Amino acid sequence: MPTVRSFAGGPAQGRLYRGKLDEYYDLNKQEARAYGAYAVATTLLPNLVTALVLFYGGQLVLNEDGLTSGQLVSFLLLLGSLSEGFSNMGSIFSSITQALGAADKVFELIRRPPQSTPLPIPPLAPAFCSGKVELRDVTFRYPARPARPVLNKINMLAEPGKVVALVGPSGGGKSSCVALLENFYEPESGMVLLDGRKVQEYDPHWYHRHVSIVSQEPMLYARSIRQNILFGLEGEPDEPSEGEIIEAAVLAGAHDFILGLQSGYDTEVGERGVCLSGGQKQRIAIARALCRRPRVLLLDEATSALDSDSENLDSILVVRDGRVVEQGTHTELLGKVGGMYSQLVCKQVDALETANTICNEQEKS
Ligand SMILES: Nc1ncnc2c1ncn2[C@@H]1O[C@H](COP(=O)(O)OP(=O)(O)OP(=O)(O)O)[C@@H](O)[C@H]1O
Repeated sequence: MPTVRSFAGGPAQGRLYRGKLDEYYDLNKQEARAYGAYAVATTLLPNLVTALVLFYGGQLVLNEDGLTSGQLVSFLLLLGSLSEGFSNMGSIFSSITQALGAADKVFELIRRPPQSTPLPIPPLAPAFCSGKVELRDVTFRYPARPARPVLNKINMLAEPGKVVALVGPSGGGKSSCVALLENFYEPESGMVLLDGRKVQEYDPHWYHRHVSIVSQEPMLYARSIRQNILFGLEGEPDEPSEGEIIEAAVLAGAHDFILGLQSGYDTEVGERGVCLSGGQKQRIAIARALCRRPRVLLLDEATSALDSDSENLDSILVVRDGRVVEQGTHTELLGKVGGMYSQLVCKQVDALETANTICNEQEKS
């Protein structure tokens, strides 16, 4: 609704909706006609048969042509039971046909062969995870768009305890790297590794307890803030305590605003978190990820802003058109005159300086 209103899309959307309604109306009319014909046939035919039997049988009785009135009545009663039996068989047959149609779809889904590599038996679930993450010569294309490679022989290494950032223009392939690390897809060639083993070999439950993500558009569910932070851990043997939930919220910078809400951690966030601001949703998503005490934390950030924290990153990879075009620390990359990273930073500094100049001029005037 807000999008339709903001872009004055009411009339156009109305026309689209009207078109769909007309289609639906036409289909309903067809169905009504077919049903009418069926109803006429099923009510008219038995009555017609009864009338014919009465007429012909009555003649036989009146002419004393070997049929007594008792026999005619018995025949009519039996005919009634028989036609009821046939009509029941008809409705059972149509139910069976409907059920078979629906079952076809269900079995189609059940029998769909999985596209992912089968898990080894037993799947990996080591007692310790150091958190070394690596993409090795990874080439990848999305199944929905097989013609276009999204990642092209990409390499990335994040040692335990280190912070590695992927930066670069929109559509370069950063989120796709994250999706591969989450094991949502498998690479076409190359390997995605955690502690030197392919991520496909790990038990999925174990894996996602050690690798957490905060996605670009965090998804919250229509339940309380506490339940959203705990998501998936309720009833688990290591379900976090109230203290641990609060600790995660404090680390995510969410605790103060949560306490400011009327019901604190019990506040309902609404469908998809509509009762919260974008920033608040993101902080709750960060608390949800931290609550698991992951060894690897993936933060997929939509904004392109490089802030002062960039200086503190251990390694920065500039990703463009599915390739790593530059790699190094903030200082090293800034030193590459004409390099993509230094251009990105310069653009941002220019924008900031222009904004500062405008502000200063406004203050003076
Ligand atoms: N589910 C998908 N199916 C098909 N193509 C996709 C899908 N998701 C992303 N793409 C395509 O893959 C390419 C890389 O997208 P990706 O989201 O990895 O870029 P990004 O660098 O994270 O961009 P941004 O900085 O805007 O988040 C884009 O061209 C995009 O259109």
